[in-house]
Amino acid sequence: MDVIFGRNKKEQVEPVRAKVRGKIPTWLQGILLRNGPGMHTVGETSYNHWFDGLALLHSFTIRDGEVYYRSKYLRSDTYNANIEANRIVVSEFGTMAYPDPCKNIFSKAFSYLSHTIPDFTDNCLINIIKCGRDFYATTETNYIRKIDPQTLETLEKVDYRKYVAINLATAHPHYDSAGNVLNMGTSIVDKGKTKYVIFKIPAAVPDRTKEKSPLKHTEVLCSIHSRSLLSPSYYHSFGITENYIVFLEQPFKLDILKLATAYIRGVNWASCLTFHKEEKTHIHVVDRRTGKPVSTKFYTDPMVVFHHVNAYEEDGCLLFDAIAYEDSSLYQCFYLAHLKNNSEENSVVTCVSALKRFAVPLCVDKNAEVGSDLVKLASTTARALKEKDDQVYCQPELLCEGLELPQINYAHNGKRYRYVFAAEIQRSPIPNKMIKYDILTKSSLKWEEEHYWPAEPLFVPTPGAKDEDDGIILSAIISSDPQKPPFLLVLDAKSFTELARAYVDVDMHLDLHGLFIPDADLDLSKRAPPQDAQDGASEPCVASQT
Ligand SMILES: CC1=C(/C=C/C(C)=C/C=C/C(C)=C/C=O)C(C)(C)CCC1
Ligand SMILES: [Fe+2]
Repeated sequence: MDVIFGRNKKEQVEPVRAKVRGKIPTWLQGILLRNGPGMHTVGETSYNHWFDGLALLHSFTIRDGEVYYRSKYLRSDTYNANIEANRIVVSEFGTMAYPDPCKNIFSKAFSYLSHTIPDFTDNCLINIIKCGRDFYATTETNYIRKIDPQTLETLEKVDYRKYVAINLATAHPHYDSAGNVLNMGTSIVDKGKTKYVIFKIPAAVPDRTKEKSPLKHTEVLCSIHSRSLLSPSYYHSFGITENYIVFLEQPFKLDILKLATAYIRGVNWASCLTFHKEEKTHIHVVDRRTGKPVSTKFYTDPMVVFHHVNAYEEDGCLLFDAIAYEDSSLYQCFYLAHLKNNSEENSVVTCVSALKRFAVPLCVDKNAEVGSDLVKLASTTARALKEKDDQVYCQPELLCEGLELPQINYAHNGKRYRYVFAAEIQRSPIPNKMIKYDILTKSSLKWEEEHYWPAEPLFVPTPGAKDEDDGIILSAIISSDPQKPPFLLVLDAKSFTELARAYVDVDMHLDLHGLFIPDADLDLSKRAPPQDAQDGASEPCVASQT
């Protein structure tokens, strides 16, 4: 695993032409732009957790059947400060950083103590989001970094707090049909309140306003009071349907007092997250039209969800699919020490991921009998049991185990859908297969190749597609065998069979999330890469693979 996780990856600043085998559909023109941790040590210091690594952006520019690869570290303030000091000087999720020992540690401690919430990192390593015609690298703090999607240059540092009162925000926003960004964040102990804030950043600004930045037109759709002032829920994503937003206030909580004193206690922020297995998961449903939460109190068993898959409305019910865990141990799995000594053979995942479907009745009959199941849908065995005092206990249907990094045909986001594309994690938390799961038939198609590790599969629809799975799947596949170069894999999404692969003999990292930018969304006046890009891959001896 070390080859995948522990080693720093070199950036490939100049585009290299990949060695394409097979045929890339001619309609596929654009840039697959992805983000993930690429540098795990600085000087003599090392990060503890995979989610701490310095953000390494990489892109596959796909044009006329050719693929050009490039990668570049995000030049965040964190990156610059670390490189300048040649040591880790900014704290991350799993690593608390201390100033140079000879400097007065207490002055720094005092600055930490002087406000409850530390000034967080801008090491935006998790995802890439599209805001209007701009692209940003994101993590889960209040900072996002604007980037040039073609050159991978780092541009402005943006602080959400200037536009909306939040201290944290997810790296997984949604987009509505007009391209507006819908995201969620947590406002911690602001004016004595801790709230979950759902906000919208418009795709386009009204043309007569002088304020050109969409961020300046951010508006709050809804705020939900946290059940606890000092330990709000941690969440990584949320769901939306045509008319609703679904938010899980799960008992995986961020202890703010621990967070505020972590620095002087010498612990990391991850240790301020605690799973309370004796507490419920509260399901909040907010009407997008009014910004008002529905009044019924829905809840389900304690669980930890990172990735929502999709949600939609059917016959007065809100159905949502999410990948749920029995506890928070997945985050423990990604400590680098744990990953390194977990060789390919004997690693065991303590927590199994379960794709579960929940059904939430949108209009609850107050006179319904206590104990009765309010879900009357033939399409799912999920239940919603009426309890006294206006509570409804939701019991999910288990669809499939072992999926993570789920993706769908986003044109079906918020609507009834059938296919989930995901990475499959079995014995180890590292994906070794890709899977297409058919919710209707409960069957799946898989892709795997020995010594190769797929990243999140991204679905790109065929122009003018009729069927939900008319399109292709893109995934950056890295290898744990130095003789086997990494490649961009292009699968036909219907048959889940390989159309092409583009080998790039570079030091590629396993990425987390990203997006595909069709040429139409790019300012091609700055067309990259130059046609004279150097060749980047000698095709491996494929005899053994044919
Ligand atoms: C720095 C920092 C955080 C970072 C969290 C991160 C980096 C989470 C990454 C999660 C991923 C990558 C999940 C993948 O499915 C917190 C805990 C929000 C709050 C304290 C400051
Ligand atoms: Fe994620």
